[in-house]
Amino acid sequence: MDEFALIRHYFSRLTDNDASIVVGIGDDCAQLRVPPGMDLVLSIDTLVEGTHFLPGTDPGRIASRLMGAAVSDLAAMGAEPAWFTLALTLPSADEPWLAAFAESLGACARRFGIRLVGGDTTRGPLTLSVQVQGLVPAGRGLHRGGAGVGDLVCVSGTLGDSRAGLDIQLRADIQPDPLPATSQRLLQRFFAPQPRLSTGLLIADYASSCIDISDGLLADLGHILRASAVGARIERHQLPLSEALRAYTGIEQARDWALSGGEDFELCFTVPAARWETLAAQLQHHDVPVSCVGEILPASAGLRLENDGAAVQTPGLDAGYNHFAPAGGT
Ligand SMILES: Nc1ncnc2c1ncn2[C@@H]1O[C@H](COP(=O)(O)OP(=O)(O)O)[C@@H](O)[C@H]1O
Ligand SMILES: Cc1ncc(C[n+]2csc(CCOP(=O)(O)OP(=O)(O)O)c2C)c(N)n1
Ligand SMILES: [Mg+2]
Repeated sequence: MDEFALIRHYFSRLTDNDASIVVGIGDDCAQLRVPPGMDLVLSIDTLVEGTHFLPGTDPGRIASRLMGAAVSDLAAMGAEPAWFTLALTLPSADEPWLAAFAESLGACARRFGIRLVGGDTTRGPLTLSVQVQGLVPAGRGLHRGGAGVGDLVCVSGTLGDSRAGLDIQLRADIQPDPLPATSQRLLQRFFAPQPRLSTGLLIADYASSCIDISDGLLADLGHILRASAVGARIERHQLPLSEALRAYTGIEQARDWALSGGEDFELCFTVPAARWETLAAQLQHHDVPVSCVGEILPASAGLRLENDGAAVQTPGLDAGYNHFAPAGGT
């Protein structure tokens, strides 16, 4: 199957026609209509075999990990998903692989309400990029730079599960067979991140800053602190942990993974204390749990990790996953 037949067969048909798509797949560019009164937000994410997933990973799982992570950046901006483009670098045109990948990609796209409008296909080591585009009311959106002293630090969902899902894969040879349901859930958390789109929209009128957690809570909160020129304290005991994570590993390891495991694709956001009560009332009817895990402090405090109010560590703003860390990534 040649390059253009591949695009036509697996990808052109994933997209449905929509009035906002003036020109979709098949021309030099996609041409898209941004509604009046809205701003376009966009972001790109790449997955590389060996860096983001192990060789031999199921193609459907690669697609859900790719889409979940990419759309999560839209959630973190309080944006509504609109369109995406897909860049594929494939070692070969493996049809069963492509069929499974495209089916899962299409299912995620429908679930997240985002339409494929173009891409690029090349031969080479397995690498996949998704560029997402979304809409926010003009001049609005959630940013990293607005946290103020006294704001609460909140997170959606539970943290650390995805790191456990990676651990299960890295130690595949010592896992019980069949894998317990709790471990299956942790693998799902790694392979099928759920972008917190509805949470992002709900908090958009309340939060002073927001980021999605890809490199780990400490690392990503560090980006908020730097952009906002503030510090923070995080309460280790308050970290939201799933039953599945606690069943898989000890509580202290679970907390370490919640702090710096990464790839949670949950939202970390700050809320001015005066707005919290109103937001908390709204969150009671929301289907994603939200936990308060700390407080914004003056910049001089740095990032403090506490256990029941006692400082246990000042991890620094650079803790977490880094592709070019001196030791080759933590
Ligand atoms: N090669 C690059 N060229 C320009 N901007 C980049 C590049 N790589 C990353 N960025 C920008 O740097 C910021 C941080 O990137 P990253 O940590 O990857 O964000 P995220 O965790 O949201 O994917 C983002 O605004 C991103 O757009
Ligand atoms: C085989 C394998 N080893 C290690 C990891 C862990 N890991 C890889 S990248 C990453 C951080 C998130 O990826 P990145 O490309 O930095 O996402 P972004 O911050 O751009 O959203 C983590 C924790 C993994 N997912 N798979
Ligand atoms: Mg990135």
